[in-house]
Amino acid sequence: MIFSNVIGALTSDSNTQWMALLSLVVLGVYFLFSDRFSENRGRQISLLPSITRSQWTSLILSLKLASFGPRDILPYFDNVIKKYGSLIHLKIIARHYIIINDPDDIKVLLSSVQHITKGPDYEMLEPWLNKGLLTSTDQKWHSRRKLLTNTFHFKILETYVPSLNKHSRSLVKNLINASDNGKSIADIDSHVTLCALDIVCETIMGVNLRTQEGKSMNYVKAIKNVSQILIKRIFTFWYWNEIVFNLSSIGREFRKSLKLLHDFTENVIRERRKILENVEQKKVDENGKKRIYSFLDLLVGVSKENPGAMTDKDIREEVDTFLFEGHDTSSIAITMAIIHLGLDQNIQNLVRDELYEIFGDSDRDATMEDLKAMTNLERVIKETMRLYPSVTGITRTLKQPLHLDKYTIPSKSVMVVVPHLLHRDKNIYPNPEKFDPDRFLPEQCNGRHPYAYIPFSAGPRNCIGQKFAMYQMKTVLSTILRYTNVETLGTQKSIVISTQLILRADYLPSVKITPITNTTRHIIL
Ligand code: HEM
Repeated sequence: MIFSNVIGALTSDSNTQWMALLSLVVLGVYFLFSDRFSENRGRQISLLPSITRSQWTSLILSLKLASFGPRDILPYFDNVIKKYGSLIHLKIIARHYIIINDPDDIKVLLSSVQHITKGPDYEMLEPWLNKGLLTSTDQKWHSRRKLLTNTFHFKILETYVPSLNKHSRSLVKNLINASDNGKSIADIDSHVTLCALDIVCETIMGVNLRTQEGKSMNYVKAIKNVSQILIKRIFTFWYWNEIVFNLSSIGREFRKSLKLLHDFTENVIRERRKILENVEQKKVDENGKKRIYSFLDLLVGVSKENPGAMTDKDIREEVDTFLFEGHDTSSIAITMAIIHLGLDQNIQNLVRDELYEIFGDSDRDATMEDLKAMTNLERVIKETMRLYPSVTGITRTLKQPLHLDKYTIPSKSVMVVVPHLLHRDKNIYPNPEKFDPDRFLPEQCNGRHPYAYIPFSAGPRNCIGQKFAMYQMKTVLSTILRYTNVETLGTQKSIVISTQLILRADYLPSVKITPITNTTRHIIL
């Protein structure tokens, strides 16, 4: 079965067949002899619990993973962890991967300031994101992180709140229109994605692209395409080879979508430059204090003052990175929260009661203070991200050995943390499949390991946009619940997820959106 899938994949694209076979031979030779070059490393690896003890089992696993579709990956590793425990080694061709699922081990890795280099899978993102904040390492990462951290300062986030409200209202209006005559909505995720894209474009990029009005659909499609192809490439070892990948049909498809993505970002940068050309960028604010710039304004400002320090390519890599990370991750979380709110009317009512306490009958926009006061909603969001962490896997390549409690992992190994598996560990979260926001009541969080919940990762390479994301998710969800009742026409079990770089929903039950009486008129654009 595995072999026939592999042969099928190879022969489906005749142009690349011979390149793939050649590459397989080269990889095979490397695979057989690679470990003999470093005995010490080999010895340390041999002490680890492993599912690929022999070259043969490693080859079988490499072929098996290559035959996987995006839906097979998480269940497979879920079984592996359940069967073999919280640290497991596997070798794919010549790479040694170590999956860790114990919060103590995860803490050692993620809190380290040394182990900040991402795994080899991130190299495959480089044709798209180049060496932006997500993919870069060492000095470049340090200086970029320092430069960009301030652009998520709470003073900047506060200026985004009107825009969060505006686009959330547009989403509600679109959902109500889509539910005209009691119709249910089968593609709630598409609506949410466009809203999240509008938000990130207008806030951190300063450009209103009006994707919710039907523009830029090609960008959204291209992102999905590229993420699907990238996950296929990551798990299919012969596509690791640049030449084989570039010659393959998925490689060609990838380049086509990539062009679209880069054209889109270049347009965003051009639009913002145009706006900034006519405005003087003041260095101090009205109180005479050093002004904090928003994301794209800062990058454009630095490039104007010192073109050598920030080239057009540098700007584009960050804009590509933040556009992708900034909308796709939060839209899956918002979507899953809507689905679960619609599955449990009691939880939904608890959140709505809280919103009523905050807003009463008022139609006013949410303020930063309001958003902070939405603690019931925050628990719903946290529980959603426990069950459906948008980033399913976090990897690091070790440049030095990593000393865990029981084992020393040799350098060059690739460490893998899978929040999706960690968050479903029944020893940490009893009855893990149950959606229960009370798990995040303060008394229930007390005593839980701080690295047992890592939807935004943790340590120096944690998510730079997590506060932004929380405000964004709260504004969107609270606006939906203030004006509509949500009913999910299905069950939690019917949800089908897959991993395609980030978590995606392959199947979602439909959602029925009913305006709450007399409030439709309030949805004002
Ligand atoms: C629910 C929403 C979000 C989730 C769950 C999330 C999750 C994560 C995770 C797990 C990482 C670490 C990835 C890794 O180590 O491979 C990360 C990094 C990152 N995120 Fe987010 N993210 C979200 C929203 C955002 C937003 C809104 C932005 C920007 C506006 C953003 C920008 C970034 C960037 C640039 C990085 C790389 C940071 C670095 O390496 O220094 N994310 N995010």
